[in-house]
This record gives sequence, C-alpha cells and structure tokens, in this order.
Amino acid sequence: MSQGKVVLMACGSFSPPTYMHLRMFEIAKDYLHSLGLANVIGGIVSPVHDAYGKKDLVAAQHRIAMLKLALRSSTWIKISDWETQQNGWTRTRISLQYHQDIINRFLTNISTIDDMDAPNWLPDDILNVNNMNSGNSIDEPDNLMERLNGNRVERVTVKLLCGADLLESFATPGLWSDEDLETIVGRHGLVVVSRAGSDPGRFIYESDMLYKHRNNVTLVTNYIANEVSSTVIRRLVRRGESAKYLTDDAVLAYLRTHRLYGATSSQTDKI
Ligand SMILES: Nc1ncnc2c1ncn2[C@@H]1O[C@H](COP(=O)(O)OP(=O)(O)OP(=O)(O)O)[C@@H](O)[C@H]1O
Ligand SMILES: NC(=O)c1ccc[n+]([C@@H]2O[C@H](COP(=O)(O)O)[C@@H](O)[C@H]2O)c1
Ligand SMILES: [Zn+2]
Repeated sequence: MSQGKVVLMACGSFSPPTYMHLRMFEIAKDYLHSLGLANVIGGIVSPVHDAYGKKDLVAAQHRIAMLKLALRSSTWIKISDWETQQNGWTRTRISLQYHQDIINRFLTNISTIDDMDAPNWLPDDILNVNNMNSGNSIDEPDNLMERLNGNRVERVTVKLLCGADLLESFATPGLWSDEDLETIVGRHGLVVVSRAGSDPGRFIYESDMLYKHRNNVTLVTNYIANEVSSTVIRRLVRRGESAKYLTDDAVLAYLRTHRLYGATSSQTDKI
C-alpha cells in the first residue's frame, strides 16, 4: 500500500451504533499512520438502506440520528446518508465508488464548487485543497494524481473499513459478486479490524482473490478487544437491563425516547 491519501469508509447497519463501531476508525487510523502505510484524511460511516431488511434494522432516520449523537465529538468521522437516500439497497462497490468520485471531483473542481455544494460527509481536509497539495505529492505516480489548473493533485482512495466478520461474509454464496469483490479489494482496498471468532489472516490465505490482492488488504489487530455488538445492546434494551458504557449515553437516551428495540422510556441505564 502506498502512503497515499485515504478515506476510511465503514458500511453496515449501525442499529444501534456501539463504541466498537467508532473505535474501529481510531484503531485503523493509528495503525496505518504508525506504519506509514497511508495518510488517513477522513472517515465516513455509511449506514445501509432500510430495504437491506436485516432483522432489527430500525428506520435510517433513527440510525442516522444515533450516529450523529455517537459521533458528535469526533473531528474526523462523518456520516453519509447517501445510501439511505437511494431508491433501494446499494451494493458496497457502488457506494465506495460514489464517495470516492465525489471527493476527487470536488478536489479537481475546487475552483468551481462553492462550499455550499460540499456534501456534509466530505472530510474537512478536502475543503482545503492547499493542504492536500502540500508535501511531496508531486512525486506520486501518475495514477494517483489528477490535474488541477495545471497542478498535480493527489487522488484520494476510499477504502472499506470493516470488522473481520464482514470480510468473512465474502465467502457467503450469492452475497457478493466476484466482480464487485475484485474491484473493492483491488481498486479501493480493505482495512480489516480483528474480531473475536474470526481468523482474517487465514481467510485471506485461503481465498485466491484476497491472496492475490493481499498488498491492498491491511489487517489491524485490535488489542483492546471488546465483544460489544449492536445485537448485545438490543438484547439488553429488550430485557430492560443496562447497556450503559457499551455505547454513548445519548444513544441510549435516544433509543428509549423513541422506544426502539423494545425499550420503554421508564427504563434507565442505571447510573
Ligand atoms: N466488536 C467489533 N469488532 C470489530 N468490528 C466490529 C465490531 N462490531 C462491529 N464491527 C464492524 O462494524 C461494521 C458494522 O457492523 P454492524 O452494523 O453489523 O455491527 P454489529 O455490532 O456487528 O451489529 P449486529 O450485531 O446487528 O450484526 C462491520 O464491519 C462489523 O464487522
Ligand atoms: N454485495 C454487496 O455489496 C454486499 C453484500 C452484503 C452486504 N453488503 C454490505 O455490508 C454491510 C453489512 O452490514 P451488516 O453486517 O450489518 O449486515 C452493509 O452495509 C451491506 O450493504 C454488501
Ligand atoms: Zn454485524
């Protein structure tokens, strides 16, 4: 992997968001930076469309509201509602490509787009093209560069950030097309965070496609593992038990107010 500019994009249900969804971004960014593998200039959470139809998937409006609460202190992780605004479910390849295209189009047309047109998920650094153009980007190979008023601007790659279980879902028959996987792994790249019960290194080794592109797959070991999942939070809420310290207090308050996942507003996350 080159040291190019990278935006990490996580797709999923986020029903509800947990602390691990957010930690995934921090762990991945630190890992890529500490090894000089990439310059992470932003993060995007892309919640899936309601039509995805997964069990306990509450309306996108609620999932987005909870993500906003969970991410209110983040300076670099943004939420994109683009997938949820489409007519139906969008394949991940299409979503990665869309976000990457918009970022790079914004970079190359900076002089003709005023700030009002910038989507709210656009990384802050993209808004300042001068920052983007600093350093040694002039030495990057041509395929990483685009031209801006005669100057070379480094293209941004949007990589898929996921947990090891999502990687392993690549092997579920009929779930992902070979062509999409080839594009996602070959052109965008994957950053995979370890998760209990998964062995991503072995999974990559046993897949010819992933093995071929292994230089574009970064495995990040989460040494501060936490078994929290949306399923766990939904279960606790349904049972009237405390989910405090597994996600942001404001997320818990929101799901109680809106009686999501079988919550009743009288329940409290005992303080
Ligand atoms: N504890 C975790 N460790 C590593 N990755 C995680 C963890 N929890 C979620 N992820 C990742 O977050 C992304 C979004 O996943 P998702 O919305 O399915 O969350 P979840 O907590 O697994 O929810 P659910 O229990 O409903 O499946 C996926 O890439 C998933 O692998
Ligand atoms: N073919 C595809 O592009 C494909 C297949 C299955 C899941 N996905 C995505 O992976 C994510 C999975 O989320 P969950 O882990 O919550 O089921 C969703 O964002 C979904 O859109 C994509
Ligand atoms: Zn999951």
